[in-house]
Formats: sequence, structure tokens, C-alpha cells
Amino acid sequence: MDEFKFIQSITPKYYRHPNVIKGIGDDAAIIRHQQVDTIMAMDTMVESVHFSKKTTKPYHIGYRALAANISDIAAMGGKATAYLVSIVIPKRWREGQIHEIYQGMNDLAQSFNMDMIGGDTVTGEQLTISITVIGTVQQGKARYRSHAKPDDIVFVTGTLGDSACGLHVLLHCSETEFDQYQHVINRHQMPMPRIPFIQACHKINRMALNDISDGIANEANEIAEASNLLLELDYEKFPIHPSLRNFSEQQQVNWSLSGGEDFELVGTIPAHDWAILEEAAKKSNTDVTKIGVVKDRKNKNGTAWIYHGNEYKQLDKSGYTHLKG
Ligand SMILES: Nc1ncnc2c1ncn2[C@@H]1O[C@H](COP(=O)(O)OP(=O)(O)O)[C@@H](O)[C@H]1O
Ligand SMILES: Cc1ncc(C[n+]2csc(CCOP(=O)(O)OP(=O)(O)O)c2C)c(N)n1
Ligand SMILES: [Mg+2]
Ligand SMILES: [Mg+2]
Ligand SMILES: [Mg+2]
Repeated sequence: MDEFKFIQSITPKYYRHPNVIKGIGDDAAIIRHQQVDTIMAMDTMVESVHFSKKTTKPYHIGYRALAANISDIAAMGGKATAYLVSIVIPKRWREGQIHEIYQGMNDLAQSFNMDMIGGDTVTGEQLTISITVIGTVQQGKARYRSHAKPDDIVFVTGTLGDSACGLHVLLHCSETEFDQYQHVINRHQMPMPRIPFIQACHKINRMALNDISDGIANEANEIAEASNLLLELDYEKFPIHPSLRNFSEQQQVNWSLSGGEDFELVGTIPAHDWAILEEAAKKSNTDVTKIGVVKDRKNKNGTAWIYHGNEYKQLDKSGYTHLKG
């Protein structure tokens, strides 16, 4: 059983509270209140799976654990307001290092005007940090993966594959090369959730949205599945940072499609809203790139396909999957 099948197997058939309007199955859950809808999401980071001594200082562990959580709020079209932190601390970790983890979270929280409102602390074998993030969105304005429609433009923010490239440099290159690759190292250690961009998109009525944690190959398929449509991507249009050009073509392809952890947004909008999206991108100092289109093709709906070189092929969910194999 892989990660996704496991989730399917534990998804409840119904929710006991009628105000849960989105439970398991999207970037975050939603409970409806009177004024705004509440968004809730949780992500966990584990030593040697999501970070290691070689790749991430304690400060960055906190920073990216919170960033990954805020990114899921952005992917629902919301604003992040508060978070709770559960942490498992091995005996070998020093108190100062734990404070650095919290400093990393604090600094990011400050820039998004968020409050830490609780958590839990236990000792255990492997440093593990689990964050629950809470956000809000205007009623009925959340951006679901299921919101794509035929002829929509598929767009992505920022550049793809930077985090995986940064991880590769940290794990396999000598420290003398780190200066040259500081951009991708930063992108791995301090990803920037796209909340300002998504807030600036408020004039766009309909948008399907997902954030890139596992790799766009996974997330494009998730939009295709949820919307029951075909997402058709063009590899030539993918925004790739110049730092990646120093590596092999194969590495560039793997990182940009399946590397994950860029915490960029992939979405779809009606073609007539493109100018508004560009305006929002400019206002929030974010790059956006058209990378494909949405189609309604009976025999291909629910899948993503890609033009790559002379080929047109189905895009497998080749991104990062836990519990696989
Ligand atoms: N162990 C679990 N128990 C309950 N719900 C889960 C569990 N793991 C994942 N989910 C839910 O499954 C959905 C997909 O999760 P995930 O693939 O981790 O999304 P993302 O990549 O956006 O973090 C979400 O609604 C999430 O809350
Ligand atoms: C030391 C180390 N090895 C490998 C990775 C790469 N990696 C670990 S988890 C992951 C996928 C994203 O994490 P996940 O828990 O699936 O986040 P979610 O999809 O729930 O947001 C990737 C690409 C890393 N960040 N650090
Ligand atoms: Mg997500
Ligand atoms: Mg998750
Ligand atoms: Mg994942």
C-alpha cells in the first residue's frame, strides 16, 4: 500500500459535523463559520526524511516546517493566521538548537503576521516536527483542486526544481561550490509560501490550485483527477532557474518534474483572466508562467500529459511518495 492508498483507506464516509465542508482530499480542510471559512492543514517533518545535519541547520528546520504548512493555506486561496507545533526531541539535541528551530518559525510567522497558539513537546528517537496551521478565506472563495474547466490556462509560480537542485548540491557537492549555488540552497532551506500572490488574485472568480510539495508531476495529476479533466503541459515552457543549467538534462528534467519541495503554486484559470493574474504577479513580485492547457478528452480525463522534445506522453506521478514499495 502506498501513501495515497493508505489515505484513501482511512478517509471517512461522512463527517459528523455538517460545518466540515472539505475534509480529507485537498490541500487543506475547511470548516464553515459565520463570517469566514476556517482552513486547517498539518504537515510533519522528520529527521533524515525531510532534513539532515548536512542539508539543514536547526533554524531552517523550523523555517521550512512552517513554510510547508503555510503553503497549503496559500494553495486553498487563504491567509494563514495561527499555528500549533508538536515536536519530538531526541535527548542528544541541545536546548539552544531547539530554540533555533523556534526562531526559524518565529521569523517566518512574523513576516506573515501569525500567532503560535499551542503545541506539544515529547522526547523520542528522531527529531520530528509537526505543525497544524490555521487560516481563513472569504466564504465560498477557497481554491480547490477540482475547480479546473476545459480551455483553462495552466500556470505555475516561480521556478521548478530549485529545491531538489539545492538538496543535491548540499548532499553531493563540495562546500567550495556552495557560493555559486546559494540561490538554490536558499530555495531548499527557506522556501517562500505564495500567500501575497494568491491574495492579490482575489479578482479572479475561479481558479484550481495546488502547491508543489511532491513535484509538479504529482500535483498536475491531482488537479486532473479532482477536476476529471486532462492537464496538458509543455516541458519547453517550464520556468527553470539558470543554476540548474549546469547540471545534466536528465537531472533538470527529474528535479523540475519530480523534485518537489519548491512550494510554488500550480493552478488553472480561465484564459480571459490571464491579464489579471499577471497584474497580481507584478503586484506581489512573483513570476508566473503559462505551462499548459486544460482539455476535456473523455479517454484521458483524470490524467496529465506532457509535450517533451518530439514526444507527447502521459505524465506519471513520479514525485515523492511516502509508504511506496
Ligand atoms: N494520516 C492522515 N490522517 C488523516 N488525513 C490525512 C492523513 N494524511 C493525509 N491526510 C489528508 O489527505 C489529504 C492529502 O494530503 P497530502 O497528500 O499530504 O497533501 P499535501 O501534499 O497538500 O500536504 C489532505 O486532506 C490531508 O489532510
Ligand atoms: C535529507 C533529505 N532527503 C530528501 C529530501 C526530499 N524530500 C523529502 S520529503 C519530500 C516530499 C515532500 O514532503 P511530504 O511529507 O510529502 O510533504 P506534503 O506533500 O505532505 O506537503 C522530498 C522531496 C529532503 N528534503 N531532505
Ligand atoms: Mg499541498
Ligand atoms: Mg501533507
Ligand atoms: Mg507529499
